[in-house]
Amino acid sequence: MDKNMYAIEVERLTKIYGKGETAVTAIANATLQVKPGELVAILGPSGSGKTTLLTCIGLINEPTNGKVVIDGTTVADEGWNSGIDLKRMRREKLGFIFQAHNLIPFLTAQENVMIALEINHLTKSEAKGRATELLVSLNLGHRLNNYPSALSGGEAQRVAIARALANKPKVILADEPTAALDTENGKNVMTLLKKLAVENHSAILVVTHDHRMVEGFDRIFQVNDGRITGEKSNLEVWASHELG
Ligand SMILES: Nc1ncnc2c1ncn2[C@@H]1O[C@H](COP(=O)(O)OP(=O)(O)OP(=O)(O)O)[C@@H](O)[C@H]1O
Repeated sequence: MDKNMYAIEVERLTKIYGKGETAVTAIANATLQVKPGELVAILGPSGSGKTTLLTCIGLINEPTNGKVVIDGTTVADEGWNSGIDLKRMRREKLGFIFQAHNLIPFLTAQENVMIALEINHLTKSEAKGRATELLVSLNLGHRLNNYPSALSGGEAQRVAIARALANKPKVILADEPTAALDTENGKNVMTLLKKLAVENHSAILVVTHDHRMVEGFDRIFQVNDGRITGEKSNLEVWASHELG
């Protein structure tokens, strides 16, 4: 099998917080793969380990056991791979979308996107051009100079998405990107993520317990009690939620 066939490969990943009697196994033996261009959900109840899984894949939480491969590079194999520059991998390969309030409050919408580009060595004027182009494509051309406090929830979330995508990452990780939004704005965010997966050929992994959004995903992994208990179609998830 071509080792670059997947953008994300997770093999028997386990994360245990703490030691001894107080140890908590947040993720146990999780295996999943995401291909470029796929929009995939991790669905599960509160405390089931979704965020832990996402942050281990996002190189911000060291797995206790198991393997994580990003875009063909093994970043963790029984702990971090010591030969890898994790910071650089994060910056160059990954885009994170957290809740909208992760925007920097004293920077405008445009500056919030520019900063991600400048960190990756674009000049100020290159960064300004690309940030403007991205924000205009997200229907935020009229909000370039607004600070986060003057944006609606949906607008701020789109700025956070623009920032996450600025460097065209191979892998995009999103933690509850629609939870704080009304259904219409949530659906807009899903449409946008789908478009990006297809156009940028990015692999997008979204942690959610928002059943309203299931129809937008290509695949859904169900997590319960730290274990991936199955892969479901969006119809199955919708039916089990709506029909009990
Ligand atoms: N830093 C930590 N130290 C110790 N235990 C933790 C830590 N982070 C998470 N946990 C525990 O690990 C388990 C999984 O937590 P996690 O946040 O990954 O779940 P989640 O499914 O994302 O939950 P939620 O939907 O509520 O955000 C929980 O029992 C939690 O209490």
